[in-house]
Order: sequence, then C-alpha cells, then structure tokens
Amino acid sequence: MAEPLLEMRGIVKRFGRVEALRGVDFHVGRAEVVGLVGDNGAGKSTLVKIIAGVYQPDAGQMFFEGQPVVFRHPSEARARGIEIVYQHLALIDLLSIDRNIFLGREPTKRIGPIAILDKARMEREAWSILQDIGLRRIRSPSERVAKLSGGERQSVAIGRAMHFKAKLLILDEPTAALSVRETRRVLDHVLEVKKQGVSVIIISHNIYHVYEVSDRIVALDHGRKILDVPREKVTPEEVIDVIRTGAPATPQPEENQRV
Ligand SMILES: Nc1ncnc2c1ncn2[C@@H]1O[C@H](COP(=O)(O)OP(=O)(O)OP(=O)(O)O)[C@@H](O)[C@H]1O
Repeated sequence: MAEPLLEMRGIVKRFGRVEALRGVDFHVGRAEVVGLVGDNGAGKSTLVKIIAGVYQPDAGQMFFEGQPVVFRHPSEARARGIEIVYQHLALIDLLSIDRNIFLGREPTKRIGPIAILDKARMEREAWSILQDIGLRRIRSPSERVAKLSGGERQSVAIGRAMHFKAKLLILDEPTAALSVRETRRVLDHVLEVKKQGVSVIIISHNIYHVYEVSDRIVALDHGRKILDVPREKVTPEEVIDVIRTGAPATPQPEENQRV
C-alpha cells in the first residue's frame, strides 16, 4: 500500500471521565476522500480536532507524510497543510470576504523599513479565489461575510484552504442546514479538490452526502472505530445500520474490513 498522507495509531483522548477516543487507528491516503460518520458523541469532532492541532491526544501516534508529528497548536497543523473548516466557525461575520480569506496570513508590502497590509493584493487574490470557486454573484471581495448564505460561506472557506495549498482538507458538517443546491455546490467542491490531489475528511450526519463523495467510509461509536471500508463494498443503508446498532449487523465478507 502507498504511504498514507496521514496515519494515526492507537489514539486515546479523555475529557475528565469521558473517554472520547479509545485507541483509534485512522488513515487518509493521498487524494482520498474519507467520510467520517457516527452518532452524536461518537468522537468524530475530537478526532479531527486532534489532526488539526486543536487537541492533543493522551496516547497514540500520528504521522503526516511519513513523519511522526505532534501538533501543539492549530498553526502547526496549518503549517503542514492541514486546513479544517467548521460548520459554524467557517468565517467571521463582521469582516469582509477578503479579510476572512487572509485572516492571520495577510499579504504585506514594505514601505521603507515598515511592513504594511497589501490591500490591493489581498483584494486581487480574493477576487480570483471567488472566481475559481464559482461565486459569481458576489460583486466585490470587500463585501461583508454577513451577506453570504451558508453555502457561500462554506465555499469561501474551502476556497481559502485551497489558496493556502491545503494537502488535507477537513470539513466538519459542511452541508448541515444547507439547501439542496448549496449542498450540491459543496459536494462538487469536494470532488474538485480531490481532482487537484488534495485529501479530504468529511464529517456528516447525512450518510447519503458522505457516501456520494467518499472513497472510504469510517464509522466511530463511543470512541471506537466500528467500520472502515471502501465505499463500493457497502451501501448507505448498511452504513446507517452499523451506526444504529453500533456494530456490524450481520457477519460480513472479509474484504469489507469491518472492525
Ligand atoms: N471539550 C470537551 N470537554 C468535555 N467533553 C468533551 C469535549 N469535547 C467532546 N467531549 C465529549 O467527548 C465525546 C465525543 O464528542 P465529539 O464531539 O468528538 O463527538 P461527535 O462524534 O463529533 O459528536 P456530534 O456528531 O454530536 O458532533 C462526547 O461524549 C463529548 O461530550
């Protein structure tokens, strides 16, 4: 098997008495889309927050591009090309679209010894990102994010990740509360970034959305991995059944790799 982009072994995470993750092995291949599913409290968000450097595991190892990594802060994960987009925290309402895109990574120019914000470059690049992701309705990148729909926000956040050359894009519930058309747009983005060689982890309670774009489906239950299977080996209904029962419903052929 080719070396995975990301590999996690035996990840344990506790919050006081709650064992959110109980020794999870997880990997993501290059240009692979992994659908991460499971019931409320299964440990999905905790797992991706460890990948993104928000939380540190209590035990286990993580490898990125074959090297052992320890992310003590989200900036360290970002520096390696790991971008996470949260459903609600995708963008900051009060700021303009371009400020949101470059937040914390603003381009600067030098005037003598002083570095100042390069507003023209920021606007130019933000405009090109909006065109690339197909947000043609927006007339200027200096518009406030508050004016955007939920789907447009997700698109901008995905465009931002791509602009900063993400190698691994993590989408936590990207289609929750979106219209059918907006959901379509976000799922198309996933397929598009995969074509560009980017790996994606997509978390969703909507198994059909996950199923449509994923190469592999991983299900967690009470902090344990209960399913890790190529998409073509399982139906959405079987995935739902596994989540509902918390275990494989019927003995499966070996190649299904249910765990
Ligand atoms: N910061 C925290 N402090 C205390 N407990 C936490 C914290 N974050 C998560 N937990 C607990 O860890 C467990 C796993 O939560 P997590 O959010 O990872 O699940 P999830 O699968 O993402 O669920 P959901 O689909 O509801 O978002 C739950 O029991 C949750 O209450």
